[in-house]
Amino acid sequence: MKIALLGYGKMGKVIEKLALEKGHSVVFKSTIDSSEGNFKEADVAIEFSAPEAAVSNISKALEAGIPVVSGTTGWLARYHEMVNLCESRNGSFISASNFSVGVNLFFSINEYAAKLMAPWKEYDVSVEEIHHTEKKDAPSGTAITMAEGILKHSDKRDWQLDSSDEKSLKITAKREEDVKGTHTVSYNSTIDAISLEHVAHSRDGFAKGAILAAEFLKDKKGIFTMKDVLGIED
Ligand SMILES: NC(=O)C1=CN([C@@H]2O[C@H](COP(=O)(O)OP(=O)(O)OC[C@H]3O[C@@H](n4cnc5c(N)ncnc54)[C@H](OP(=O)(O)O)[C@@H]3O)[C@@H](O)[C@H]2O)C=CC1
Ligand SMILES: O=C(O)C1=N[C@H](C(=O)O)C[C@H](O)C1
Repeated sequence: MKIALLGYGKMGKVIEKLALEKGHSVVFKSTIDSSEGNFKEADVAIEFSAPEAAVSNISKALEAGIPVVSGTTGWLARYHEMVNLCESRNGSFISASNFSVGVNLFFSINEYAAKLMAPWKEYDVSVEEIHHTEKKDAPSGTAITMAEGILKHSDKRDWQLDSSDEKSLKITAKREEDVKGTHTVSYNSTIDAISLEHVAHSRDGFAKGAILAAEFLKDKKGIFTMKDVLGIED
């Protein structure tokens, strides 16, 4: 598989290493103000850049007829624009807040727990995420996906960052040196507490999942999710 890397920072570099180990090649890579290689030659584009760059990167690939796997977070208010563009071009697109297998299993565990806890009103639910200090967006895309999973089964009205409003699901975002990504959902009562946590030890899980998604998407048309890639039922 010939890969274009749109964004060649921390994630782009890990994806390149693991993709080459798997026998794929990288035919194009771009950063803020540089690019090298031949974009049109790519079978698939893997996009990990920045909130302000995602729409332009994804559009460029869809307009060139290249399937796109996008992991960038913090731009999803414009997700539907990219879905419309993909459909109008009969293209292929997967966006996910987190590509690791473990987190995608954790998303299902999170929803199951939320459903189980729903009748037990003495427990108050909250979400915490911790990431490295270079992260641009808060809360993390993964924390938002977790919050959306909880809201399907909860009386809470919405999620809010650092909210003290009881009607909102509180997300706390912490920034600490070199943390790859830790997500915790907590159910607290006056009597006890239940916590579910996913800890990423490295970026390899995100990169491996993005490569799996690219292999899945390469010869398909349409809009898919990581659940489609991993065969996880809703
Ligand atoms: N879905 C998932 O599983 C995961 C998602 N992410 C998300 O992926 C994104 C990238 O993460 P990460 O690799 O750690 O970030 P980095 O900052 O390390 O790398 C970002 C890359 O994008 C480029 N870039 C930044 N701004 C622009 C711009 N305006 N136009 C074009 N290119 C730009 C940077 O260029 P330059 O090198 O010149 O600075 C760099 O090459 C983030 O949104 C992060 O939240 C991260 C991990 C997992
Ligand atoms: O910026 C990161 O590093 C990460 N971003 C993603 C997110 O916002 O959820 C995924 C992962 O947690 C790492």
